[in-house]
Parts: sequence; structure tokens; C-alpha cells
Amino acid sequence: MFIKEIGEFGLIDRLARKLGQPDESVIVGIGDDAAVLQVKEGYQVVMTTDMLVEGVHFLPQTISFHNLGFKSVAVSISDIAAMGGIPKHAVISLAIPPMVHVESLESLYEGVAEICSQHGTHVVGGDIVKIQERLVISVTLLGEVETGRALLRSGAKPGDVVFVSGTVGGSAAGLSLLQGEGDRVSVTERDKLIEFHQRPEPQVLLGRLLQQSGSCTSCNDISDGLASELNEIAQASGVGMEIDRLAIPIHSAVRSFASAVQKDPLDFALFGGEDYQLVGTARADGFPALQMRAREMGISLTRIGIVTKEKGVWLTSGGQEPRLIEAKGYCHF
Ligand SMILES: Nc1ncnc2c1ncn2[C@@H]1O[C@H](COP(=O)(O)OP(=O)(O)OP(=O)(O)O)[C@@H](O)[C@H]1O
Ligand SMILES: Cc1ncc(C[n+]2csc(CCOP(=O)(O)O)c2C)c(N)n1
Ligand SMILES: [Mg+2]
Ligand SMILES: [Mg+2]
Ligand SMILES: [Mg+2]
Repeated sequence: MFIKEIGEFGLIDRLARKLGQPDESVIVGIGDDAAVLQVKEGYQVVMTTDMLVEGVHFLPQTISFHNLGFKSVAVSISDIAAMGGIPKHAVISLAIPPMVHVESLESLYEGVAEICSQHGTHVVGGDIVKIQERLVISVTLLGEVETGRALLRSGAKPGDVVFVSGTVGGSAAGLSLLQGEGDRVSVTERDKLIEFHQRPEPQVLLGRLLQQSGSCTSCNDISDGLASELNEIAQASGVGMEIDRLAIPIHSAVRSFASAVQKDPLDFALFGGEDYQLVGTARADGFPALQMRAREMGISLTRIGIVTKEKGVWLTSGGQEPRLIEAKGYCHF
């Protein structure tokens, strides 16, 4: 069905029906001029926004509408996770080309509802406009964090441990695969890489653990790539880093894929992006306990290096000469 058959308000009704019931913090949700939200005492609001644009962040052959809805909200939840916050309320704006079917947008909202229900997040409004070509999805998300306790990029100190969660490089490898590269990987590996790309898992529980541990000194989520995010922390904190090449956690499926396309898996890991894992620093004496608590929660936290007084992010590798890790991740311009 085309949107013009039901109109803008008909579409809003259809999409709203895909969303779950909001909790008691939503005083006024979808349907009025603005949402009214209850703010908890002792907490501060954490707010983030990101856009997903057809041709830039996705193509019809790289993602389904369902997973696009899932990922659009996941990337914003990831920014709240990086601040140590709890994602709460989202508004979603859509610029829709006229040929997109109502059913496709309903699938998009099923994906939105799936990720929102995983995190207790509620969509409380949005906006819809027609655009001639290229679907655009903009998500603004509000979260909450205990007053004065948000995790920042700026707190890393010399001697701290540098860590990263999960594995990196999978999303970029998945994207290359979806764009037709590398046919010599197993079906299991292929599925894993596609999942990394299409269904990132924002690390909210880990963010909360880091925020409450008292030993995490900085945090960032990986959207543009590990290299870029490490440099952001180093710059914001006025420090440098030494990163051990062999310690960077790369999934075996990424190694297989890289070998099939004759590329260095490290390039996917450092410069690929869209992993939506957390990278950060922690006081060295607190890190082992942090790592253990994370493991108990089923989350892997890997020590990949140390913070140094000397500026610059360096990649060390056995006896080889260290090389500078440039901040050359994904960049729009
Ligand atoms: N148009 C803008 N106006 C004002 N501030 C902006 C604008 N675009 C980005 N910023 C701010 O610049 C900072 C860096 O933005 P950036 O988008 O790189 O962060 P991110 O969302 O963590 O990364 P990514 O977009 O790769 O997910 C953020 O504080 C962001 O709010
Ligand atoms: C079709 C297609 N081409 C390229 C990419 C890769 N890509 C796009 S934006 C981005 C960084 C994060 O975005 P932002 O900085 O806007 O948050 C990356 C790694 C993709 N996902 N799809
Ligand atoms: Mg952004
Ligand atoms: Mg971010
Ligand atoms: Mg972001």
C-alpha cells in the first residue's frame, strides 16, 4: 500500500500500533504537540541524536526494513551506554520517498519495537515528511544517569588500562560481504558477520557496570572505528596510548573473511566502524575486578593497552617499531 492512500496521520496510527505500551515515566506520549516525561530525582538527562541516511548508512541490499529499524535505535542507545546511562525515551523522524510501502515502514517499526523492548525504551513521538528520494531516519534519544556520574571521554590518566568490549571489525566485514565481496566463507561465518552489521548490540549493561564501578575513567562507543574512538579519548583526556596489536579482539569470522578478500583483519578492526562496542580506560588496580564482573554478565572486556603521558596513539607489536594509529575512521567529509 502507498502512503498516499492512508495519508500522514493514517501512517502515524499504523506505526504507533507497532510500539509497546509506554511506562509511567511517559505522562503524554504520541498524539499531542510534544511528549511530557517524568524526570527522576537524583538523575540527569543524557541526550543524543544520530541520523541514518539511505546511500550513506544503508542500501536496500545491505539491510531489511526490520533490521534498519532495529539498528537506527541501537546506534543511539549505544551513545547513551557510552555515557553510562539508561536509555529511556526516543523520538523518531522519517523523511520518506513516496514509493516506500506502508508495510515496509511497519516492518521498520517492528524492528524499532524489538530493540526498544530489549532496553525498556519508549518511542514518545517523531515527525514524518515526504522526500523525493533516499529514506532518512533520525533518532533522538533521552536517557538518565545518576547526577554527576556520567562517563566522559576526558578522564583517562597515564597508567590506566585501555579496554574494549566484545570484538571489533565484524560490522565492516559484514558490510563488504553484503556488497558482494568474499564468497569463500562458511555459512555460519557469513551469518555472524551479517548479524554484526545489521543487528549491533548496544552495551547498556556494560556501560552501567563501568559507571558504577568507580574505576572506569573514560568511555566511548565505536561508531567510526576503534582508531578514531581511541584518538577521541586520548585527545579529550590530553594523554596518549600504547595499543598492543595482538591484544585487539577480532572474531574468527572476520579473520576468515579478511583472508578470503586478501585484506588485513586489523584494518577492519581499527578503521571499519559501526561495532557499537564500548572502548575506554580504567584504573589499573580496578580493572581485574571489572573484567571479572563483566565476564559474570557474559560480556568480554579485553585489555588492549595502556594510557601514556606522551601524546599520540601508538600500535605496538612484539619487537617491531611502534606505528601511529591515525584517527582515520569513517568520516563524512
Ligand atoms: N550539527 C551539529 N550541531 C551541534 N553539535 C553537533 C552537530 N553534529 C554533531 N555534533 C556534536 O558533536 C559531537 C560529536 O558528534 P559525533 O556525531 O561524532 O558523535 P557520535 O554520535 O558519538 O559519533 P557517530 O555519529 O559516529 O555515532 C557530539 O557532541 C555531537 O552532539
Ligand atoms: C551503504 C553503506 N556504506 C557505508 C557504510 C559504512 N558507514 C556508514 S556511516 C559509518 C560510521 C557511523 O556513522 P555516523 O558517523 O554517521 O554515526 C560507517 C562505518 C554503511 N553502513 N553502509
Ligand atoms: Mg553522531
Ligand atoms: Mg558515540
Ligand atoms: Mg553516535
